Amino acid sequence: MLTTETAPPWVVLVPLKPLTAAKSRLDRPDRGALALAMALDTARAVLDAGEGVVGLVVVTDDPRARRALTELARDRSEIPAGTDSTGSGSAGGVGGTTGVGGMYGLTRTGRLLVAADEPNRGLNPALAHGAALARRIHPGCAVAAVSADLPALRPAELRRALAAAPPSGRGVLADAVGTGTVLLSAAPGASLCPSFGPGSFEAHLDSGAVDLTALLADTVPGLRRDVDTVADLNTARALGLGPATARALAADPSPRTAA
Ligand SMILES: Nc1nc2c(ncn2[C@@H]2O[C@H](COP(=O)(O)OP(=O)(O)OP(=O)(O)O)[C@@H](O)[C@H]2O)c(=O)[nH]1
Ligand SMILES: C=C(OP(=O)(O)O)C(=O)O
Repeated sequence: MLTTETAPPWVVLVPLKPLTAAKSRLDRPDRGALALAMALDTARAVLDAGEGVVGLVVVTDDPRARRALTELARDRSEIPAGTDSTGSGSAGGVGGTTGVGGMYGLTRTGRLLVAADEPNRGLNPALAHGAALARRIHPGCAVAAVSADLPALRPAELRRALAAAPPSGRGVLADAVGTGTVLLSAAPGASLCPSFGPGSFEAHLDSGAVDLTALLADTVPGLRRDVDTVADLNTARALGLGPATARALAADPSPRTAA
């Protein structure tokens, strides 16, 4: 169990491609809408994971995703007084699109920070940027990167995984297939060193991350079920989808092939 007495404060990092490019392996015409819905459900689960999670940093250049995530955070009352900085105001050190300390492209709504994709050189640099922002805003925090395609993630699963992460260095959790990474953690003071991409689980092990997979095994099925294909989506549906993805599928339920 993640407790504030023993656990470090966590900031969870979620990278998200522009929606027009996202989920290219998901053979459905509504893949962009589903990519957004899955990102919203992932974000919701992170924000619901409890007070041990002091921040959620989504790194994305997609304006629609930025708006929808901000709306989600607002709907959930993620707005302690003075911390909604979607405009030009300051937010506990970070504000609007011209943040304090030279940080640009930031939108903060309570615990949610949406950051522009810098340096715009792909997933791993985006995550390194998110980790640097997290450490700047929450000095001494632990960070954990998860993918934006976890529509069946439950808050309790994330809490369990964070509680299992090593207190120093890095930890890695394999996806359901066993070759990809669904969570990479870095304890306070440890660098995230993300190597996401094909074969990332082994790459993270090779670079010294501790394997959390056996420890967590089948206790975190939603966390391990990232959705790339229609088959993955059906598996996630069987586990139980978050509300945004369930709504998106209800709007267009048939797994049709893109025209
Ligand atoms: N910010 C950011 N996120 C990225 C980038 N590339 C991938 N991601 C995100 O990283 C996670 C895993 O990405 P991928 O598997 O490469 O892409 P995907 O859109 O999920 O699926 P495919 O298009 O089928 O590869 C998803 O949450 C993506 O949105 C990038 O260049 N910048
Ligand atoms: C990027 C990764 O996952 P996927 O391609 O399955 O989204 C990964 O596991 O490192």
